[in-house]
Amino acid sequence: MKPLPFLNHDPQETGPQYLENLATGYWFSEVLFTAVELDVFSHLDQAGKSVEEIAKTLDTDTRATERFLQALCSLGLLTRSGRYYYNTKIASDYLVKSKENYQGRSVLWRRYLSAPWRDLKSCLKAGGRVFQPAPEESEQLTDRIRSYIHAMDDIAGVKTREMLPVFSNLSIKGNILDVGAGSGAVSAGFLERFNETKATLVDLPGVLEHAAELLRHRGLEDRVTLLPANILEPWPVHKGTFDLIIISNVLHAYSENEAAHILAEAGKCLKPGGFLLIHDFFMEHCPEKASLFDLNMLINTYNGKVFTGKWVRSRLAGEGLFATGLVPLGSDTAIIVASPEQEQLAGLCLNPVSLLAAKIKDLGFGKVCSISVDTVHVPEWADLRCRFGCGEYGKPHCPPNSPSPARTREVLKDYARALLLEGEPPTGEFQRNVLRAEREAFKAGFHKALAFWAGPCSLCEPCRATGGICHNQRDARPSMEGSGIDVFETVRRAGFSLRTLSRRDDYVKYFALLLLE
Ligand SMILES: C[S@@+](CC[C@H](N)C(=O)[O-])C[C@H]1O[C@@H](n2cnc3c(N)ncnc32)[C@H](O)[C@@H]1O
Repeated sequence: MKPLPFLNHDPQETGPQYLENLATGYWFSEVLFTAVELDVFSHLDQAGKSVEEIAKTLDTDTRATERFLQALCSLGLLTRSGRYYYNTKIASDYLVKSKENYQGRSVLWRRYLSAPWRDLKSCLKAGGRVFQPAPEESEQLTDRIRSYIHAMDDIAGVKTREMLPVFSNLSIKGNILDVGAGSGAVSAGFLERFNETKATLVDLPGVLEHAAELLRHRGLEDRVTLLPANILEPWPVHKGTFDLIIISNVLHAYSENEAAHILAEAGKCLKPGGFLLIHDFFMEHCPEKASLFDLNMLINTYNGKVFTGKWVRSRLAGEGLFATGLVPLGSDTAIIVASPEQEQLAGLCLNPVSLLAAKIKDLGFGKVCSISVDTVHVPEWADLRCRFGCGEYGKPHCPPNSPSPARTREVLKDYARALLLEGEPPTGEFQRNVLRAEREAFKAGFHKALAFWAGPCSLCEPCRATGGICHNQRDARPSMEGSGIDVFETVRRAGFSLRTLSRRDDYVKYFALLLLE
């Protein structure tokens, strides 16, 4: 997932404008919250409306409303044609109440959680949550739980559609255990996909009432058992009897010890060939969002935190389970799937390129992006910049000893997919990391893996080549630019940014291309 434009803290691009954008980030949220609260988008779904019609429907001031609609247009949620305003696709798909993927309740839940953020400084001093919800009448409490569960339902429905393809080669049968099931939307997705399954949903009693209502609505009530229980205590279910255990967006509410207890109980409840599916925020995936979500837990829970995938995997190993690496979803969360039997994991449908990209990012690259090889631009002029303008010309892995533009173009025809890796100096360290990435790719089964890095080879300092012959042929690689690739144009096409340097202290970025398959 690409970072949001206003989260661009690329040192080549930013300055005080970045700080201004961070400082006004809440403007974006407030416009969205208000539009969802007023239900602007449902009113506009059937037909476009003029500002006068909208203001009349919303019972708002016409001139103020016009300014508000203008802001919604600038955020890409509305569009205007003449006098009329219309929903854009994203608003129509996700912010109209009658639509299957409606996200408005989760948007408003985010607003509910925003007030305690003002306590962040106090939380830092206290080392944890300071917000104490006002005492509630039982009706208010029921309404709040209902809003929470409906918000979880909005999110989980979308996330489940991202998770299910991982299981698409399997025919799961038998018993599902959904731990901290919330609305039951994740189980519902699996029940609908795998006909020969039944699910036990474990959650707190007040929550399960609402889950029951939603599951009835989906026609799944006969395949579901609701089990009120506290998952921090021993689980009141038979050990070794579940084919699939789901722990979705639950671990982040707890401390290490509590999360370890939950994972240990799950391990005991799995059948020998069963699967444990963990879905959550993880620090390695979308780190900006994960670390802010972690603060959200500091502020809004007693001891919740976002874990690293590494920690979760090490706990699973401690329970005798084999686990996949972190499998990033297309959005801000990721999954880990575990099983007592390693062979079972081979049946999962994991996208090998995104798994590899996650692993390579862990080696220390700033960004790793999967690209189509068509994105790589090889013009005629690029290697002339090496011939005329670089003191390293003639080194063993620089022009004319590196692939010519024509050869590079031919080689690229053998590939369809590559990874673009962004890093920084020192050059030798970057290049060694690129080699590690190439080795990871080879180990992951990409037998054609071949890297082009940045700059003249700096592996051996000083270079040990004699008579123009390199004695480290095993590790030395050509650079992108030395092989005729226009690095600037290629990385721009891939959605990255790269500027020419104008001052000695400008921030330097390096890019490498790792051809995969
Ligand atoms: C963020 S929601 C996630 C719900 C659902 N798994 C999903 O992905 O949409 C966390 C759920 O865990 C439940 N939960 C948290 N702590 C629990 C506990 N100690 N015992 C039982 N349920 C718990 C909450 O009530 C809530 O429904």
